[in-house]
Amino acid sequence: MEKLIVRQSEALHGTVRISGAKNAVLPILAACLLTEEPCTITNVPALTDVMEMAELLEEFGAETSYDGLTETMRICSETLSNQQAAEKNACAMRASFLAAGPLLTRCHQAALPLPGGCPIGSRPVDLHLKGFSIMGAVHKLEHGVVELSAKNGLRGKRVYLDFPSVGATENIMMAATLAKGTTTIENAAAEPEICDLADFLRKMGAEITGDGTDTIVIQGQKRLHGATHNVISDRIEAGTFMTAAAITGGDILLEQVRQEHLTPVIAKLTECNAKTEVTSSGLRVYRKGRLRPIQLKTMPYPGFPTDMQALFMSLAAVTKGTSVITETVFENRFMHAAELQRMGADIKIDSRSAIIEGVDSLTGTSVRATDLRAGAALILSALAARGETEISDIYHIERGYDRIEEKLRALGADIQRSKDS
Ligand SMILES: CC(=O)N[C@H]1[C@@H](OP(=O)(O)OP(=O)(O)OC[C@H]2O[C@@H](n3ccc(=O)[nH]c3=O)[C@H](O)[C@@H]2O)O[C@H](CO)[C@@H](O)[C@@H]1O
Ligand SMILES: C=C(OP(=O)(O)O)C(=O)O
Repeated sequence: MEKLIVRQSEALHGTVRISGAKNAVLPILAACLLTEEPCTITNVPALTDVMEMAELLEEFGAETSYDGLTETMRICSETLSNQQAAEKNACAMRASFLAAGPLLTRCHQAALPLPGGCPIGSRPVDLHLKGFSIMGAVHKLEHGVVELSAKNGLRGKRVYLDFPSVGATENIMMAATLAKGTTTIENAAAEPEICDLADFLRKMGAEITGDGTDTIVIQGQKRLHGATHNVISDRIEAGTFMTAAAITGGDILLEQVRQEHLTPVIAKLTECNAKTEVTSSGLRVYRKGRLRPIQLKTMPYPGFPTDMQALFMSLAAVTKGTSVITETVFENRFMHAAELQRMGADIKIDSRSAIIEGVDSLTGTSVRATDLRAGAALILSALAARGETEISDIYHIERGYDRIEEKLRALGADIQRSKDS
């Protein structure tokens, strides 16, 4: 098993190009199942989740090809000979379940294992299923596989989500594009990745309004056609490098970022005493003075993203004073706290809140990436910790960061990959 070896590093300096967003490209790839015509997606990051998603589409009969140099994926779902996913790819990632909506609406049936993804809570799919059932589908769960069918196709309806779930909004929105009539999703998620998916669907001929608000209206079409789309940049990868600049007292220019997607992250970094500046070539993030403690609560967009929570805990761990971080989106997303404690962090978990007393410095040791963002948080802590940190289970990190060591090394970080002896 490969590991990352990270040593305390000088302040990071330089320029980094932010890749396409994992959480945008995965639903967009699933949406390619909605048409028999070819689609071309650009700014596709080379992530294991992306490759698993391509394999999943191939299981259904789609043809895919990826050119790493141009970061372009081509998908043609002309014939979908199979609507049943095997366990391997589906269980590896959460986004596998996003194939359900497209398959159900186009082929009137789908069978998908309950999805995997980051182990950060129970992560049910009841809201996805509630939407499909209101639209006329029936489902049963057998041997861990959700079997869905809608013999006469789906019908547009009003679907109220009890929580603005990102995945449920995406799945129902895709299903609605080929349903008969109008679907209205109420209490919908408003994340930028939902808008990017809606933009792609509109290019395919879908009629969608209201994405980016809590009410999305979709007018079903008889068919969709092929389209070309450039994926938005990854706001969580951007936030990770911004936090890296803050924790090391560095000065980084981020290229290809959408600053408007980073409002909560910029606000909290500013409260921590990091500075951000929009320049003609990108977003500059730097810190000169001491870090200040933070109070933050994760919320659906435009609130502070849960995917940035672990990274801010790393920052708080070395910030003098008391910080409080409250996680409201996932019920079990503090597993990184135990790993940070191994590095000397002073963190107490009280139900959904973490109370962090900043220490003067952390010390390197062997730690485990318990999930994707936990792994990235450990890298940042290791950059600021005395000595050497060995991070295992880095496959989690590879699910969502494209060449993270290469990008960090170019900024001056001391980070290497090693094989376990
Ligand atoms: C591939 C992808 O885009 N992943 C993102 C997506 O995950 P994902 O789409 O899984 O997240 P959701 O917004 O659906 O989940 C939010 C909350 O709703 C709950 N829930 C969700 C669906 C459901 O049917 N029933 C239910 O109870 C979840 O358990 C969780 O507590 O949004 C999350 C919240 O911004 C991010 O952390 C993930 O990075
Ligand atoms: C939780 C995440 O991903 P997933 O939903 O794919 O597990 C994440 O990107 O931080």
